[in-house]
Amino acid sequence: MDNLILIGFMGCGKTTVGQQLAKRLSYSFLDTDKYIEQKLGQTVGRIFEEEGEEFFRRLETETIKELTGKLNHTVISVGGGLPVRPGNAEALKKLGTVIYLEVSREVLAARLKNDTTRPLLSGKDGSLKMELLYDKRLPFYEAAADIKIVTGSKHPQDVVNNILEKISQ
Ligand SMILES: Nc1ncnc2c1ncn2[C@@H]1O[C@H](COP(=O)(O)OP(=O)(O)O)[C@@H](O)[C@H]1O
Ligand SMILES: O=C(O)C1=C[C@@H](OP(=O)(O)O)[C@@H](O)[C@H](O)C1
Ligand SMILES: [Mg+2]
Repeated sequence: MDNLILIGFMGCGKTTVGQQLAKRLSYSFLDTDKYIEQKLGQTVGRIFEEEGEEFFRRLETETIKELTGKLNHTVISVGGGLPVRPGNAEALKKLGTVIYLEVSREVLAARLKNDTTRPLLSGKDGSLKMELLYDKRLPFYEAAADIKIVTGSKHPQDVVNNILEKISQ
């Protein structure tokens, strides 16, 4: 199987680190947000706007089902909310080793303050929404993870090195 799955809060670096990790390992790379966007021909923002969050969550669950048993030597970066929905965390474990990229609220707030692509944080109360969601989700990430990487404000390549060290242990 040998798939690696990156989970964690929006902005923790799943997509950025995942791409670089895949390159280092000569693995394929798949991002569930991109997969869904390509399947529907619409951005995640547009899907939330037109169909609502619940519709997007169903697509995420469907995506894991579609991928199970089909991937090998692949780094999979998933959307930040995916491990929260009942059943998804268990399904991810069947897909490969689950790696949680932990990052503080402060680093995230700085990274995401001008972001316009994450519908759950849009609007004037973006930072408050982030704080509330962060606390709510933390236990789900902790429970879903096989491995936790404390990323702090490390450069993506250093996060990749940390992951490689941990999985070789
Ligand atoms: N380790 C890092 N250090 C600094 N900036 C980062 C790091 N990882 C990601 N970023 C930046 O933060 C933003 C969100 O990263 P992204 O990989 O899209 O996160 P995620 O997929 O977890 O939401 C991007 O602008 C990206 O360039
Ligand atoms: O945390 C979430 O609920 C979401 C995270 C996003 O992905 P990233 O974690 O890659 O930003 C994307 O799936 C969508 O905007 C919802
Ligand atoms: Mg991402």
